[in-house]
Amino acid sequence: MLRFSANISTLFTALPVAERIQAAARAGFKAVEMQFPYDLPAATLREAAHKAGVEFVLINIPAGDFAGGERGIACLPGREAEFLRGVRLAGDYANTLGCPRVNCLAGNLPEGETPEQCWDVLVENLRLAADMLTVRGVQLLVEPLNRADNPRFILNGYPDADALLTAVGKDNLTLQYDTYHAHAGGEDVLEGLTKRLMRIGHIQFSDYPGRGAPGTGELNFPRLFRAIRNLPYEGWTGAEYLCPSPGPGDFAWTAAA
Ligand SMILES: O=C(O)C(=O)CO
Repeated sequence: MLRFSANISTLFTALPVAERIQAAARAGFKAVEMQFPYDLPAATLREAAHKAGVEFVLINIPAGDFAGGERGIACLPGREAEFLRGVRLAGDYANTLGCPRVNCLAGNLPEGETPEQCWDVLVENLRLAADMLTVRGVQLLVEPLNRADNPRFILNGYPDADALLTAVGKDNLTLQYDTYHAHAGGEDVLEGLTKRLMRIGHIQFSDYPGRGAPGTGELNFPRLFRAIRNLPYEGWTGAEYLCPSPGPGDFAWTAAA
């Protein structure tokens, strides 16, 4: 099934958040996602989504000092209590918003720590997070970022993410499949998505290179969208590309879907 959501952390960002939700609805989206909703009360966001007639389908767990370069704290020794506080906060927001899933950014390997130790911290943190979110009816996701953009991120490519899901061993932990990161990591996007489909909880897309709209790079989105439409996938497909002020013609790619 092919259902598009608008990531309002990358789309409509010239607007205040509540207006981004309205703008996404006017552009025809029935769902929105947001990387870090925590600057606004969850009730405010819920009211804005209800007024616009859209639903929240994905948010991230707090990821440390994101502006300062951190890409999650789930793998960081000594930050476990902070991580679990973030899981509780994300669970609270997800429940208030009626959002069915949250994504966890795994973190960058710190200088002076061994990958093995960070991996063990990540596995244990995700086991705890999966259990905490299961009782709330919220699905947990994880995604690798690509090495070129994020050279120290602990998950390099979807094979690492596959291994992580196996190590964590929780049915509530699924993959966030991002076309940009997958292609940047050298994966055939359609092949990678198809073979992992049963473990994918959410799809995000942007073109490569540049993380722009479909058609600005080298990915074949009409082929990809046709495939997602025909695959047994019940999730959402999130537009996570950089476009602060979309104009009327900027969503023409939905017609190619
Ligand atoms: O950087 C990305 O691709 C993300 O999805 C972060 O939320």
